[in-house]
Amino acid sequence: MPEGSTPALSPQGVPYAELSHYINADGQHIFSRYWKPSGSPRALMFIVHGAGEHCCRYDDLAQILTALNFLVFSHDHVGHGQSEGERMTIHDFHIFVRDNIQHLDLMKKQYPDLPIFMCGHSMGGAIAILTVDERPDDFSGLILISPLVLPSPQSATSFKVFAAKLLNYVLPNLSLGSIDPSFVSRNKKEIEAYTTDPLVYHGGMKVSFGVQLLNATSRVEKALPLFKVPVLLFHGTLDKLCDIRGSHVMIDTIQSEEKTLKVYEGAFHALHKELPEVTSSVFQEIESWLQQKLGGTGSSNMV
Ligand SMILES: O=C1CC[C@@H](CCC(=O)N2CCC(COc3ccc(F)cc3Cl)CC2)N1
Repeated sequence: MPEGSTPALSPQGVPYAELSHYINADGQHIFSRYWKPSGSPRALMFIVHGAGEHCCRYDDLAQILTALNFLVFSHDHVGHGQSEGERMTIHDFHIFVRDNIQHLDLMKKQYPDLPIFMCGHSMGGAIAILTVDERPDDFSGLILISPLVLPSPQSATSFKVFAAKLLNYVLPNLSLGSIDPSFVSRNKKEIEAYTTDPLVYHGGMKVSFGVQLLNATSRVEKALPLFKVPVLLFHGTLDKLCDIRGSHVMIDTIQSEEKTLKVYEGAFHALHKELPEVTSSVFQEIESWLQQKLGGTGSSNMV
């Protein structure tokens, strides 16, 4: 180490020299993750996580995709997980999109000939929609698991929305309350995993963060009428964190020729971490949709 400089450490105290990462436009270390198939990859999948969580929560989905010979990549958004930045704090939602595009360009340079898909969950769905909106020609398809398109009246109550807009000028760091783990899933094991995960932020959502989420939903609504990329959408009817109405608005508004919405009766928010029958169905739907997009079975024994 050069004299006098201390190594950059992750929020958990790990030197970034030991972690895969990239440096974003603000000079912050962004923890990145890669799941590589055994054979040579036939496509890339960019996973985009939601508010307060982190990309290592997508290990199960990534395993399914590497078995299809996808190279899966993701990162922890600034202020999340093992990336730098004050926890769940952002002064402009576009920073998440900007960092996404930087990672996308890094991967395009390394794998210039592979088709690229994106999969976003919740707030990550809004980031994914806005990323594809900026780079429509870079993506062969978009998968959205209960995306944030419209604020949910249960979690973004009209009081919270009103308070967020008003208080943002006087008390931006005031807490709007934290995400209720029982809203995330009906699967008790998954609720436990979420609640005990040290890389998940369990603190309250700041007013200023809530305002950025509202900005995101209005940017998403403006982007939908011009959206042309194939979309596979999933939403649970009892989702209290992101209103299913947002997915109905999306599927009715986008111009994509190929667009599918799968509704799961009674399911909560994180469909990829829901009751086994829901999550296995979601993974099967994703697999067959991707196989159909890429043509052929693509399993590792194909020559
Ligand atoms: O597996 C997992 C674990 C975590 C979860 C993802 C969580 C996520 O990303 N959410 C859910 C909460 C939602 C709150 O929305 C608002 C709140 C106040 C406000 F003023 C305006 C809005 Cl819009 C934003 C999107 N999935």
